[in-house]
Amino acid sequence: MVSIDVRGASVDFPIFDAKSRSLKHTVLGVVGGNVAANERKVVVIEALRNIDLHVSEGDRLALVGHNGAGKSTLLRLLSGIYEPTSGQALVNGRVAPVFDLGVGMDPEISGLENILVRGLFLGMSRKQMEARVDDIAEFTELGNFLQMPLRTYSTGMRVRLALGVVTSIDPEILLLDEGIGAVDAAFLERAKGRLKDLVDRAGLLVFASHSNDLLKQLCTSALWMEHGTIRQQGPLEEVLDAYKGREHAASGG
Ligand SMILES: Nc1ncnc2c1ncn2[C@@H]1O[C@H](COP(=O)(O)OP(=O)(O)OP(=O)(O)O)[C@@H](O)[C@H]1O
Repeated sequence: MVSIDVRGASVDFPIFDAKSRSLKHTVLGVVGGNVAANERKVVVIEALRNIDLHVSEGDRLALVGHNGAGKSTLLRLLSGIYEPTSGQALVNGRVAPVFDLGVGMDPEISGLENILVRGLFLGMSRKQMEARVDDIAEFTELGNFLQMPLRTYSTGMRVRLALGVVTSIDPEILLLDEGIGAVDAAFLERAKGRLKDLVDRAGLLVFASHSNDLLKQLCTSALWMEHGTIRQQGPLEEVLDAYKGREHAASGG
């Protein structure tokens, strides 16, 4: 059974070149984490504070919240990129982190070779990727360009390639950051079916996004984050409504 268990986890980023003296005059901004000084008087950004979270097999959890609320930091904590400053994050299962579509791509090798490399990076075996390469190639519609080095591709062409690979994997735990929503609308429409199949195959999904449309298509529950803490957790619609109401009030609308 795949699962995620986060207990009292905090993540601080020490900022060694910030002046702690001037902090006395700092107030909590609307966006961002909390800025404080630790016991050694080093200024830190408290990106996550005392997070308790349990996610079980079958859960499709949306992460929502203002800019700098801590969504990406939480995803990076779950993927093992960040260690908690205190508390713990126990992750049981093979994690596929899909944060930046371009990560793990090599500009000097061909599109086809990149399909293989990116698949390995996401936890697939060479054999599995070789079996999928034709399907991915067809989806990208890149034709002969797949033989060309990646550096010759336009941004949109790179996104096609990356989305083709990402949607072909079999993840146990799928961690998605919103970048995936930031692609050309017509192609995203084509990719949505594949994205939905990918999420169906995954044992567990955590998806950080500002796009309610995408969240509604892929998630069933939600976690609303605010300044590094959990503001509300529950069924997707309920949390999105509460979050929307709050944003509306904050903008004076
Ligand atoms: N590498 C880093 N070094 C220092 N501070 C960081 C770093 N990464 C994130 N932060 C800070 O941690 C806080 C949480 O950032 P995070 O990227 O997790 O927010 P987010 O909810 O994903 O925001 P957004 O919706 O804008 O992407 C912010 O205050 C940010 O300034």
